[in-house]
Amino acid sequence: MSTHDDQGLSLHHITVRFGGLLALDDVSLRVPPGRIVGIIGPNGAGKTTLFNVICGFVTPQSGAITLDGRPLRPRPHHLHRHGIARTLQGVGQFGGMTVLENVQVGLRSRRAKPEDAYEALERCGVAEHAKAHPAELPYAKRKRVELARALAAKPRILMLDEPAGGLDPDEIAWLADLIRDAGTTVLLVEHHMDLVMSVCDEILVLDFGKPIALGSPGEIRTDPKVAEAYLGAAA
Ligand SMILES: Nc1ncnc2c1ncn2[C@@H]1O[C@H](COP(=O)(O)OP(=O)(O)OP(=O)(O)O)[C@@H](O)[C@H]1O
Repeated sequence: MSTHDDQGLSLHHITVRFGGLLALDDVSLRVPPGRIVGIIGPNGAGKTTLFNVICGFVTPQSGAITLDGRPLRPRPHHLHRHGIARTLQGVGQFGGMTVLENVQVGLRSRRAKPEDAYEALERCGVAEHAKAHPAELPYAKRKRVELARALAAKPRILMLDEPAGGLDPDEIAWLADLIRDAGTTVLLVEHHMDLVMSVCDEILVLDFGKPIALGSPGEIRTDPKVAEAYLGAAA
């Protein structure tokens, strides 16, 4: 029986090794419905690997994932069945399709209707480009199309992988509003600290695969272990 406490996505003691490299070392995280949770850490800390575990691209050596208390054995092509959508680093769109068609690809969720694709483009401010091909658009617009593709499926969990990469401050401010108003659970991997600190309810900090801190933006900002991890990475 599931209880209020196990609603949402939970990672339990996830460990991933690539040969001799410990990419994730006993990582646990609870993501309750509606929360915006950031995952940060220096380069190589294991952030993308954690996303890949949730999406089923990487199988952990040990640990488990649960969704609303039930075991989740994720497979990349079945994520929509669980209401999970992910944007990719960069833009990753199909060149042979229009912007609208690219967004329709994200609509396999049972909860989504065909008109949701256009609505998601409108929400992301790129509906006027519906008939264009992604390659004709500037980078920032293509990133908006990528967000629309994920949002169109009306996911209950939206996973954003470095959405601010390559964007200017105005675009990042727009992105921050979109994330805050997403009305869904958000998992955010991002290097742009101001964005993470301004939108997240809770932040998990990884360093060399180990969880070194978990807390509110205020707690993370003043945590000496976090400062040390970033200073070490900069040295
Ligand atoms: N498929 C793989 N095979 C071998 N090693 C891998 C593989 N994927 C990731 N790694 C290694 O695992 C560690 C964690 O990598 P990961 O990409 O998850 O870090 P990250 O925190 O996302 O880094 P970045 O901020 O640079 O994107 C790194 O040392 C990386 O080289």
